[in-house]
Amino acid sequence: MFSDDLENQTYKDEDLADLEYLDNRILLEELMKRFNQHQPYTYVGDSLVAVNPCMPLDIYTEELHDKYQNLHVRSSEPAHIFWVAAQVYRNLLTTGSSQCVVVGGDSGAGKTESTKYILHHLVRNGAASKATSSKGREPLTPDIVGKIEKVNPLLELFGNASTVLNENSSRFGKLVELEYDDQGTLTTARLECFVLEKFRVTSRNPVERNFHVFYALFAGLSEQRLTDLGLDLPAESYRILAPRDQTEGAFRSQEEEESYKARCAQLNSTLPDVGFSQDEIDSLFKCLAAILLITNVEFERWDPDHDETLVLDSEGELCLANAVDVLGLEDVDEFRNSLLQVNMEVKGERMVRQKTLRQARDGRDALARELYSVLFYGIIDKINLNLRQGTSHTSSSRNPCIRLLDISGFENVEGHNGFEQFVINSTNEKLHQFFLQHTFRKELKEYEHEGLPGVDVDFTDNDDIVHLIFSKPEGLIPLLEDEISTNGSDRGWVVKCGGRTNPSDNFTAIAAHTAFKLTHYAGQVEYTAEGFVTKNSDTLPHNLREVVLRSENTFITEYFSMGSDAAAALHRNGRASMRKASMSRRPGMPSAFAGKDRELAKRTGKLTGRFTDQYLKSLSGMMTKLHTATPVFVR
Ligand SMILES: Nc1ncnc2c1ncn2[C@@H]1O[C@H](COP(=O)(O)OP(=O)(O)OP(=O)(O)O)[C@@H](O)[C@H]1O
Repeated sequence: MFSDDLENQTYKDEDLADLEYLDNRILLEELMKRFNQHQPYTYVGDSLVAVNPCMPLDIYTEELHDKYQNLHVRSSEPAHIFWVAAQVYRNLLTTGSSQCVVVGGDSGAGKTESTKYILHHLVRNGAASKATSSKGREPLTPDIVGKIEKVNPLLELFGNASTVLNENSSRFGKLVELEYDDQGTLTTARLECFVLEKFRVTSRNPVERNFHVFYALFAGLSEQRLTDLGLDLPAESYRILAPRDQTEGAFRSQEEEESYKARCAQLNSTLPDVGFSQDEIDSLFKCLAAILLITNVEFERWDPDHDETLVLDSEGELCLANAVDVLGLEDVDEFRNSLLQVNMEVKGERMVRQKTLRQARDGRDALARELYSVLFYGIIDKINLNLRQGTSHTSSSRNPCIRLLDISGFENVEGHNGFEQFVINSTNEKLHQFFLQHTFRKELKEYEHEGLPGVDVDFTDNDDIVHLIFSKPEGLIPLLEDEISTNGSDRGWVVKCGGRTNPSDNFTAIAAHTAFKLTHYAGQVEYTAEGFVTKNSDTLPHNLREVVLRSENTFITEYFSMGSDAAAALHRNGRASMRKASMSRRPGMPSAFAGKDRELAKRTGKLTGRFTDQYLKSLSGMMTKLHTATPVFVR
């Protein structure tokens, strides 16, 4: 099975770059051989290739952490992810400049697991350094290490879901920033999260699941607690948790239910440890309940034969009443009206129009998505505040740091690639370009520098596809923004993409312009264009926002008023000003103050209502951070 090419070649130092000749086939054969020997790691030059071992391995012990931390000659031990972590930490100390580890690969490749091992090593080193630090050093918050380690399970509950490719797939991007002093002591940590796949809350590939936390709620909370939250029905009766086969329950097995029960218990014990007050914990559960209740509201015609006017069906009325209760609102009628009606101003006159069935459903689902996004980014913000507490860190302090990046992996799900996959895969293209620039181009430059121009380093760059997706004004994303601003359609956008003045072989319109193919670095993907325009311009109807703003729920008073885009940007910039503004609004005083918050968010450019706007900003912020650090790649 293994080729002669490889058998006739030898490599030392656990580094495939030592081979005289290396191509994809040889690489794959060697990785397979090592996988069968339970050796998931292989060096290729400065990068580490990590193959998912698909089984627990006993190679992550505390002793091995120490061994690799003290290892100075890489080749004297088997290739390991701990070497990468140890090396990055050493580089930070010796150079005094920021480092980053970029973990890339397809969905299910093991990126999140790799990131966890690296993080554990880095946090451990930072704490160990403290133990040996001399007197008078800046003190490390005693529990910062414990806090960081506790954050991951929390993030996975809210940001991960079971997909066809991975039972625990990250549906968001995550950048962890660890800041150290010049002695190598960890002084603070920060989390940034990007591009949460919020559409999963209300629609998903039928064989996939919603975010883990919803299942954990039903598996782990007592019946009484669920009733208090207005959740009287079994999990599978809530629309957003219903399995494809309606005869099945929400849990696939007893074992799965038990595992969710354990995760719920962990959630309950972790939240106070990472800084959540009891009021915030209650508010968080209430928001989750509200999402389940609101999305269970269904509409019907008042008189199917003669009247288009919509009303709520009887179960919908019950859910609405419970949602009003958990959100701490007072007026059921007002909430119902905001679901059924649109308030408009025509020539200075206020008018009320009945929504169509589609508009009513869209508004309801937009509200659920907005609530979930706000909750998610609010949680990250609270975690960051808590990580910073007691440290001397300020937003302007700039010690060198180590950044760890773990984003959703490349996806190609046959027959189900839509807007979400397009966003994930486009981000992966950018990261792949960054990887190529740093490895191959850097190598070519080094050859040139050494007076060896024209050395043959054969690689295929992905500049064309990156250009095709992002370039202004004719890239796929700018054209999509154009299409939205002219109230266009999914099909209209595909037609425009096909007619770009710079046609590209990487793009092919198919199925009468209702779908298209893109040739990515990782292979060709067929996308359905349905929903690209609506998902990108997903906005919450104003009157629904206004009604929900009357809630006294902590998460809503603190984050909802500024919108999920602003909440998402909150932990990246301008927290102080945003926070001040949102605190100036007393609960129960929504309109004027909400408007003020909104204005503030607008002025700071954070509230756009257009997904790609926020996406491009966060992507550019992420790339800037990567470019200002020395990268190491785990693939
Ligand atoms: N080093 C490892 N040891 C044991 N199991 C692993 C390891 N790496 C990955 N796995 C297994 O593979 C699963 C998928 O890994 P992981 O969630 O890290 O993938 P991912 O690349 O982050 O995927 P996605 O992009 O979908 O989030 C894990 O839940 C775990 O069961």
